[in-house]
Amino acid sequence: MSARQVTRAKASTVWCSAGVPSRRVATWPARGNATSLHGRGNVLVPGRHGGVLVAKAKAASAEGSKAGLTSPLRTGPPRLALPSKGRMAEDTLSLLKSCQLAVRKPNPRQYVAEVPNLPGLEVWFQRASDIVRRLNYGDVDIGFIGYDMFHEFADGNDDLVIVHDALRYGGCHLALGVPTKGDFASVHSMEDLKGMGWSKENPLKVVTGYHNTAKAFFAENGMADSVTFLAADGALEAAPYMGCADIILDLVSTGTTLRENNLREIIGGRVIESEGIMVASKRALKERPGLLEIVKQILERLEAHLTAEEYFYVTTNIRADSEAEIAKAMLDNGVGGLQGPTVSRVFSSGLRSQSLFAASVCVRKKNLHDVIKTLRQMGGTGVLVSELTYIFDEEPWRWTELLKKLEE
Ligand SMILES: Nc1ncnc2c1ncn2[C@@H]1O[C@H](COP(=O)(O)OP(=O)(O)OP(=O)(O)O)[C@@H](O)[C@H]1O
Ligand SMILES: O=P(O)(O)OC[C@H]1O[C@H](OP(=O)(O)OP(=O)(O)O)[C@H](O)[C@@H]1O
Ligand SMILES: [Mg+2]
Repeated sequence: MSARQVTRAKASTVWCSAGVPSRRVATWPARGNATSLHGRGNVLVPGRHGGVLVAKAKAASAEGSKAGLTSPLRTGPPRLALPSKGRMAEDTLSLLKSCQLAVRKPNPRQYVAEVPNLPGLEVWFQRASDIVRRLNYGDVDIGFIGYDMFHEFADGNDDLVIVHDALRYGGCHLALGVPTKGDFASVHSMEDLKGMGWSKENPLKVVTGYHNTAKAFFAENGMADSVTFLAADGALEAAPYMGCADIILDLVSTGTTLRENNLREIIGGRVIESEGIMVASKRALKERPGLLEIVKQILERLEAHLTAEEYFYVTTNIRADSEAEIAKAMLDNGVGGLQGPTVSRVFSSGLRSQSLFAASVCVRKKNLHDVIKTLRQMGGTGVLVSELTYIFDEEPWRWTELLKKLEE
């Protein structure tokens, strides 16, 4: 058995085998949704192959959504929430560090911290799903989360605005995972899945931590009344072969966990694309003293760093009669950089009929080799390639967009 095979469910999920009597087994879900057992937040549903899943139901709504809008604005300093653990935690901290916004945490078990370069800002570490809750409740003003969490828990909260939608980490997608064997062996698309004849009386059982997203997706696919959603917090890939669910809806990045558990994606079964995003409360941005300026600083640094990551700075020496001749040749060959090449005289010794110039230009990383080829064809020698740390634009377009959204 390989490392990615799911061998255990998380502590908050209890898997019961078929037929285990339980007095809490009261209701078969009458509708397409997971049914909560009163006061416990548990769901319990017979699986396709007779298994029974009892799981702690996740809050499946934009919980607390707009709560922050109806209550008075929290007093005190601006607050930023960051993921406290897991893959997003480390990547968020390393992104901030690359932007000269290193977080200082007095000790690893403490959940409050600070960013010395952003005085006055409180940093709170929270679980990814709780960051959205804290934003919804107005307990924090800004947060870094995966788009998947925003889509699931904040959809419908008009107060939240995505300040940056592409932080280039935490890349994954939410997709259906369907067994490669048994009844589903020939299911390769949503059409095949629908064609299996699911109905209100015989619903497709989907286990997921993304109930709102799942509900909307199946409704769009005309399956609103022929699907039942089951809840679980982790190791979802185990459910179909345990007999607790027919298929899963979960995050995929490399696809290894699906594969190792004999599941596959199907055509039309990709629900959303996700990556790290920065979210803020519009109301706090408008009303909390100092917050807008802090967000501008964070955004400027993020943009400067993320833009710089896409480029190399390339310098080459070229002989020509004038700067203008080189600039024209470069522009004619599509090597224009951000605003056009910089060409300057090199004061070298030696007598030559033509002068030596240094031409510098920012080049998209993916175009580097084509540009080097072009520069060589133009007579370029000694091509130097450097990494860039920041590219500060006049004013990031995302900042202008944010200001517009605040006026809406
Ligand atoms: N396999 C993955 N690849 C890339 N990003 C992922 C993956 N799984 C989750 N993510 C991103 O990380 C975020 C946090 O995931 P999750 O809540 O599962 O935490 P975790 O880091 O896995 O820790 P844990 O599940 O133990 O709480 C998700 O909302 C998603 O944006
Ligand atoms: O496509 P892959 O690269 O295999 O990644 C997908 C897996 O990653 C996440 O699980 P995670 O590792 O967060 O474990 P969890 O279920 O305990 O949250 C997700 O829930 C999948 O199970
Ligand atoms: Mg996880």
